[in-house]
Amino acid sequence: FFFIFVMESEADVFYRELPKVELHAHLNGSVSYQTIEKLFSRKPHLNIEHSMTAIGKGQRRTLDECFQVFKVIQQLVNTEEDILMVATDVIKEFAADGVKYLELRSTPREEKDTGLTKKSYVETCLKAIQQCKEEGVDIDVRFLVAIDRRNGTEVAMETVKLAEEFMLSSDGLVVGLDLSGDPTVGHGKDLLPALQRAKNCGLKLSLHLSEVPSQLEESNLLLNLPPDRIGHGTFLHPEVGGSEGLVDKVVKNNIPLELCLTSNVKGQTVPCYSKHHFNYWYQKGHPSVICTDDKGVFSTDLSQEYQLAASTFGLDREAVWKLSREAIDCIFAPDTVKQQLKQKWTDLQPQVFK
Ligand SMILES: CNc1ncnc2c1ncn2[C@@H]1O[C@H](COP(=O)(O)O)[C@@H](O)[C@H]1O
Ligand SMILES: [Zn+2]
Repeated sequence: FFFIFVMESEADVFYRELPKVELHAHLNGSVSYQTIEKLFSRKPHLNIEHSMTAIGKGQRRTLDECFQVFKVIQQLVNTEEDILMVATDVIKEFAADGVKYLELRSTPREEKDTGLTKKSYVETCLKAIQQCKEEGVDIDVRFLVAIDRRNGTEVAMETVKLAEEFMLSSDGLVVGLDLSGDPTVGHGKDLLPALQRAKNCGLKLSLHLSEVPSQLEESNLLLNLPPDRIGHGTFLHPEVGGSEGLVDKVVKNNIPLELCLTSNVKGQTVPCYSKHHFNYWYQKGHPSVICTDDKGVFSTDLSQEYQLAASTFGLDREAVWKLSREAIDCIFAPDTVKQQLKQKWTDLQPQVFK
């Protein structure tokens, strides 16, 4: 093994200045090299190295190995203080990368040793959002409560109840629910009652769907809800073992896809950038939003992901602009926020195309 620790390259100025919307970012997967350093110094006894918390340039892991990485990071982030720092840093890093609207998602955890509860976990994430707002960081941040599918039916239902409480009490910060976790563990059918309840109470649903092959039955069940957005959807279309039926459901319900190029290439569910399913959906004119998934773990940022999409699929600057602007229609915050963001894009356009 050899490892490169910092981000290997930086996107061109156009992509960095491009105003962007980030809709698929897992908090603990988004922790930067610099923040990991600070966590190390807080917990020297843990004996963890950078090579265990990020996947550098040219490296790949199996998806299974990626999930080991999350376990290591979660060991490093186990107090309210850690969560506050991590969330604050992640928000500021997205803002510095030109992200104007961010939906951050995270799985509430309890840690008996440190007194962390699922409720205080979410409260601390919201506190970070609030503090950044008070400091005037130029980014609108919302939160999705995540269900880790490996924890099963009961935990899923508890998580929905928690999300519901926060949706009602957080002044619009908690807008929805995410379903994520190792896609090879558990079955979506066991989570349907929880997801249905979430939908009925007004939480928006973003579900990881067909991230790995051979999940036609599960994807079909989950698409019947239907979700408000889809994470990855890598194996939905017929060319990769999905089906026309699944594609039809996605198209008829106009469900946007959150597409994460580097995540899929480094996690080896997609063989190379040029074979990424972005092309399939983009060619169809279907709403497709470029996202990072786990910018820390996969050593990337949203500017780089836009640049990669552009260079791989031959998008000119106008097409890239349209892509970032159309992402606004896919956010979970209300229409008034969409209008504000569109105005922001209009105001920034001359500067970006100077
Ligand atoms: C690579 N593709 C992926 N597929 C599925 N779930 C993923 C994921 N990347 C991240 N997560 C989910 O996000 C958690 C880490 O952030 P939080 O502790 O929630 O903030 C992981 O444990 C996993 O449940
Ligand atoms: Zn994800």
